[in-house]
Amino acid sequence: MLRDGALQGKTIIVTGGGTGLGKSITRYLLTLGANVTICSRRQAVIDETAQELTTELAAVEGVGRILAVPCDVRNPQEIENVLAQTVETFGRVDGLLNNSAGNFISPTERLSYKAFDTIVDIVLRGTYYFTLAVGKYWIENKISGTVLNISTTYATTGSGYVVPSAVAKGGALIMTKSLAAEWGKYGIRVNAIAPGPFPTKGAWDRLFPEPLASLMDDPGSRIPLNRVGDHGELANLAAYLLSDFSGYITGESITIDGGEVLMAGEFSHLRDVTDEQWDEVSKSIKQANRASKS
Ligand SMILES: CCCCCCCCC/C=C/C(=O)SCCNC(=O)CCNC(=O)[C@H](O)C(C)(C)COP(=O)(O)OP(=O)(O)OC[C@H]1O[C@@H](n2cnc3c(N)ncnc32)[C@H](O)[C@@H]1OP(=O)(O)O
Ligand SMILES: NC(=O)C1=CN([C@@H]2O[C@H](COP(=O)(O)OP(=O)(O)OC[C@H]3O[C@@H](n4cnc5c(N)ncnc54)[C@H](OP(=O)(O)O)[C@@H]3O)[C@@H](O)[C@H]2O)C=CC1
Repeated sequence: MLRDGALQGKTIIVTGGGTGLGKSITRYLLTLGANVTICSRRQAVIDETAQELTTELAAVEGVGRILAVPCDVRNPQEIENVLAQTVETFGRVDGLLNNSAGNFISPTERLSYKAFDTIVDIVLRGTYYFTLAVGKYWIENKISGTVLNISTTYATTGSGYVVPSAVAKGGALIMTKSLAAEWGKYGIRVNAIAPGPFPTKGAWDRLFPEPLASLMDDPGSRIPLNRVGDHGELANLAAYLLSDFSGYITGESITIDGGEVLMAGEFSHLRDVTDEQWDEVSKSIKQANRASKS
């Protein structure tokens, strides 16, 4: 979507950049010329992704460089190390994409205290730790940086069976708005993206496993646009929000879900009613109208 070189000279840290959506966004940021540091717990995974993307994009003119640094986002020292290594390698940091997450589907009453903590710690604590580290660095160095948090649509609606994730994503969303208000004076922008379903192994293994997958409808079938999301569509939006082209947008969460959340509308689920059935419905209502007038 953005023109070639749109992110030239920018350095962006992508948490969870070794897999899934983080990897797809990283690919696009590199293509647009940004240098990218990817980090997550599994060193072998981020190293392999860095190698793969370097080889895949070698022929792209103006492509950025990629650095892989292991990090558990629950650990402030490891976060500080990612920041230090990024500055040492690329000279500065301009953007932070908080994309790392943990999640699994479960009735809440089946969760141990530790299970609940694990999700909240990765998603909420990880997001505010990383944002705090990078925000302090930006304020100290007078850099107008940009934070982008990967949220979910249920951060605002809530959702059963993923309650720790909903609690944590909800907290991260209110941090997005709160910090946008507070750090605007430093030129720092803070935004979020709320994606609907975008197939990834990490999400599907934990949210759509068997036998649930056989019991549930295809995730695309309950979406007005009748399909799940494409990674490129999300990458476009992320690159825009991390770029200077979105310079006047802050504190915003942008939904990209093919209209899925709108299905909460009282009658939105009636899309399978046929024309013939609507004729019958219309006749029936008109008959009732006439009866009420007589
Ligand atoms: C419709 C289509 C989609 C559509 C999708 C639409 C929107 C989705 C929105 C959001 C999507 C996402 O976030 S998708 C992101 C998915 N990706 C990930 O989750 C990647 C990272 N995940 C992980 O590493 C693991 O899954 C996770 C458990 C979170 C963390 O691993 P750890 O090694 O740190 O933790 P563990 O020691 O294994 O587990 C910690 C505790 O959690 C418990 N635990 C682990 N799994 C459990 C389970 N299934 N049920 C109960 N409890 C469980 C363990 O027993 C432990 O508790 P004790 O027994 O008490 O010790
Ligand atoms: N796929 C979808 O439909 C949707 C996804 N999302 C969000 O998109 C983002 C990406 O998810 P997706 O790509 O689907 O799933 P993935 O499982 O592929 O991505 C999650 C990433 O987080 C990393 N991670 C997990 N725990 C930690 C930790 N403690 N420290 C550092 N990194 C960690 C994982 O790497 P490692 O294991 O190496 O640490 C992994 O790379 C998440 O924020 C998710 O909530 C939101 C809505 C819908």
